[in-house]
Amino acid sequence: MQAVKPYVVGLTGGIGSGKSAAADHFVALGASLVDTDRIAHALTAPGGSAIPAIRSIFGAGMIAADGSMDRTAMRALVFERPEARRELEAILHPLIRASSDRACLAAPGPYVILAVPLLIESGSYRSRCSRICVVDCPEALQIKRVRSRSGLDESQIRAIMASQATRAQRLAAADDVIDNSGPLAELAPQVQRLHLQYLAAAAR
Ligand SMILES: CC(C)(COP(=O)(O)OP(=O)(O)OC[C@H]1O[C@@H](n2cnc3c(N)ncnc32)[C@H](O)[C@@H]1O)[C@@H](O)C(=O)NCCC(=O)NCCS
Ligand SMILES: Nc1ncnc2c1ncn2[C@@H]1O[C@H](COP(=O)(O)OP(=O)(O)OP(=O)(O)O)[C@@H](O)[C@H]1O
Repeated sequence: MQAVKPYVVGLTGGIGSGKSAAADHFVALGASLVDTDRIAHALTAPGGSAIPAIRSIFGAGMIAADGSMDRTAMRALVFERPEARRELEAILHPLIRASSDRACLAAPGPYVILAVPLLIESGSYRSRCSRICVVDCPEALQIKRVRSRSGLDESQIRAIMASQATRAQRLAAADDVIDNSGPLAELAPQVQRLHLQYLAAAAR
């Protein structure tokens, strides 16, 4: 028997825009979450299925003592050298897509939030989504929030942002926008309103 195609909402936004914070609210309301950042982390954890290819392409120097990908070294490499980023993406993206497709089909909730940082950049995710929801805030706030979360400096954060779609490109592709330029408390009512809209659309 063929699985019923789920109603999938692609949730995206630039680094530090608040995707995880928004996704947490959707999950609290009963949506299923498929998070491609989490899938990417699992693929590159000790014993992860991307590790042999990463070792073969990038060398043992990119593998940490516990057998995981050395994230700090890889981050420094790929956001400095676009061709290295494309090599890493060529290993990871097909695996992430296959895993996220399976997870969407198996998701138990009334609809699926598919959180993908690179949704606008990658045509293949856009075509899988019934709707695109963008979490938006000014770039200066993205930098401030990532700095206080991770300790990355401003130039590192800017290098990551430069490899992503611009704020204007994301907003142009959005069906729905969550404005995360205010305090965290302002996320919940926006998510609640969209949740009702997605429940109704999924039931049609
Ligand atoms: C470069 C890596 C090692 C940095 O690891 P780190 O722990 O610092 O970041 P993490 O994986 O938690 O991602 C944090 C954020 O970085 C940004 N980011 C990650 N990968 C990319 C990329 N290829 N291009 C642009 N931005 C990216 C996203 O905003 C993401 O939400 C890691 O992000 C990675 O393996 N990236 C390749 C896989 C990928 O493209 N993931 C995005 C999910 S589809
Ligand atoms: N409205 C807000 N006010 C203050 N801090 C916030 C707000 N929204 C998110 N944050 C904080 O900013 C940081 C980034 O938010 P979050 O992790 O949700 O973003 P993200 O888009 O998932 O990031 P990434 O792209 O790195 O995965 C977190 O520490 C989060 O707690």
